Amino acid sequence: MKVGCIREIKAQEFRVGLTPGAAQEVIANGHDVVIEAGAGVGSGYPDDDYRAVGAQIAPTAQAVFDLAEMIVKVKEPQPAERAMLRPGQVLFAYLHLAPDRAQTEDLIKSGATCIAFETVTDANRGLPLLAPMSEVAGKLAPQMGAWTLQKANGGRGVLMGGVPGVSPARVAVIGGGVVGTNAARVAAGMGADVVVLDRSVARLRYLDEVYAGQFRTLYSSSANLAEQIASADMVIGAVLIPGAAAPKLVTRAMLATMKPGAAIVDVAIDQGGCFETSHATTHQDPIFEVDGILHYCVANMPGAVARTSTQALGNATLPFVVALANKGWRQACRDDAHLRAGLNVHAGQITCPPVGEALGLPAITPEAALEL
Ligand SMILES: NC(=O)C1=CN([C@@H]2O[C@H](COP(=O)(O)OP(=O)(O)OC[C@H]3O[C@@H](n4cnc5c(N)ncnc54)[C@H](O)[C@@H]3O)[C@@H](O)[C@H]2O)C=CC1
Ligand SMILES: CC(=O)C(=O)O
Ligand SMILES: [Mg+2]
Repeated sequence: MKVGCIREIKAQEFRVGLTPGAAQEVIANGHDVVIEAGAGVGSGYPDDDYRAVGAQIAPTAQAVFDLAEMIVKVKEPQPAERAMLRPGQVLFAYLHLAPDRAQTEDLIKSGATCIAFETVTDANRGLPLLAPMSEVAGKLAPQMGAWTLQKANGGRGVLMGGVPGVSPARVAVIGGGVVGTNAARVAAGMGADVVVLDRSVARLRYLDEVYAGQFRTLYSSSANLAEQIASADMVIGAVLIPGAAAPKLVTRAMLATMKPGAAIVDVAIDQGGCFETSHATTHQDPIFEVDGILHYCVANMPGAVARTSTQALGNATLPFVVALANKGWRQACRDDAHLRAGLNVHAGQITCPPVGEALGLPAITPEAALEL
């Protein structure tokens, strides 16, 4: 198979879908790899590193789309990229379709087979292609929140760890999964007073067993949530219902109960965000204010640490890229129910029921897609 990888064009996105090491393994499996010129530069991989392992360098994204049977990239395809997809082509990337009707409609129209990293599953009920970026975004969240809290950025002017004689910042993390756990660990490490809220008692039990003494856990009832929001200097949004739009847990009215200048870091923004007042921002212009509360809502946080993120994402995606190249998407998805869960759009149909439900559009199951 000819596997292609293009340069990311989303604002300030420096990750790349295939490292030279990944390209080398794909080639070793008997395939051809074509990389857009400059695709790896933002992550520290010049074109020569790809040439050295036998990959072809193409001058433009269009050339890669024309040559490749499968496109591997990082972020959801932008409108110009969607226009280059063709029927029968495979796209393997983050898609986050539930909050993104325009992209979903374009992918339906394209006739391509679109497999989303974020809905691929594993045997432990985890999301193995989301987890590495959730680890990165979780670790970044308190860092970005601490910056947002600084007075010059409009924040409350509170230092995460406090100083002797002055209380530390209070941080509430909503959702104790991969993002939330990493965020809580880092915020606690910075000296903040941290509480993690989740709907899963089993998850809270696990967190309590492992992290007792570092941060507290609290069941995410409406009453507990309201109380924590009102007393927090920083609130980190880290909930997920796989494939679906994030539930809006914090309404605009609740902002009025918060401390003026408090910071919200809505990591769940790529699924639409869990604060009613959130909208996606970019690394170039990351924060905005609503009713005196600062919002940081960057939808591609890991792009800020592109080299770490590219390597971490590549480690997780490579076995799936090789399986898709070796077997073709249909057989690879037949053989592996976890990869099959990644099928989001095929041959003009939504193939991930939570996406259809979120957008009010018809959807078929991934199993049915295999028969089309
Ligand atoms: N902005 C960015 O750059 C990035 C965003 N993300 C996003 O962060 C979000 C979280 O991802 P992960 O931590 O990997 O997911 P996860 O599945 O590991 O954790 C989500 C947690 O939310 C909990 N939850 C669900 N409903 C809840 C509610 N009503 N109240 C409290 N907790 C609730 C679940 O029980 C689960 O523990 C996702 O939307 C993901 O796409 C991930 C990486 C980068
Ligand atoms: C998961 C995601 O949206 C990202 O890594 O950008
Ligand atoms: Mg996005």
